[in-house]
Amino acid sequence: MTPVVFDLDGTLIDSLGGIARAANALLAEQGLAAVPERQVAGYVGHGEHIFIDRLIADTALDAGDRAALLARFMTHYKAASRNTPLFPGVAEALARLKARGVALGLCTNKPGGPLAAVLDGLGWQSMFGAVVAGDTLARRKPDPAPLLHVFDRLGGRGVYVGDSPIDGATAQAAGVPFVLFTQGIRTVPVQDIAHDAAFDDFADLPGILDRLAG
Ligand SMILES: O=C(O)COP(=O)(O)O
Ligand SMILES: [Mg+2]
Repeated sequence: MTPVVFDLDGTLIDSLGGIARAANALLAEQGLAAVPERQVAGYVGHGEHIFIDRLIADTALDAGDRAALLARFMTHYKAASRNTPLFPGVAEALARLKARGVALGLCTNKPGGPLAAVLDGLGWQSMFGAVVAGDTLARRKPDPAPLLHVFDRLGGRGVYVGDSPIDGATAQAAGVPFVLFTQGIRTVPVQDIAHDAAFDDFADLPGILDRLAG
């Protein structure tokens, strides 16, 4: 069975609302107005450093306080991560794949702190055979190193499932097929993201993986 590795934010978990709440809690603390969720979507994907830089660039947050602002944001982010909902059908799809003996992995740019809060909240401490967070290795997506590391730990290359152009570029750099979930934190059109297959309902994923495995 070919291993399957998943992205997390916008792929398995519907986390944009919680991430936006964390950003807006930071802004409120600084006496600043909230930013809309669709704007926050444009900050997500490259990890917490790019996130805070984009938030500072778009608001009156003081760039001179960057380190302290990032630390505060991470505190809000971790708190907001504890009750993150799954997208519909995710639990069933993962259970079906597991029942077939498919090795499952996770490769996300989400930092380890909020990631642990999400996994604990979902009772997913042993759902994946290998997990790499954004700050686990020296390099992060779209560098292929984290994804290749997860496949190595799972014992073989397989398919990457994600929601963003970063995920597509990572799969391409790693030389593995990419399956795009179209209902995630996507800010560019589906046709602008190179993919081998796309789906909008997790019930369809096991069949797609069967077809890709040929
Ligand atoms: O936290 C981020 O910036 C993105 O996380 P993801 O890689 O799970 O989509
Ligand atoms: Mg994602």
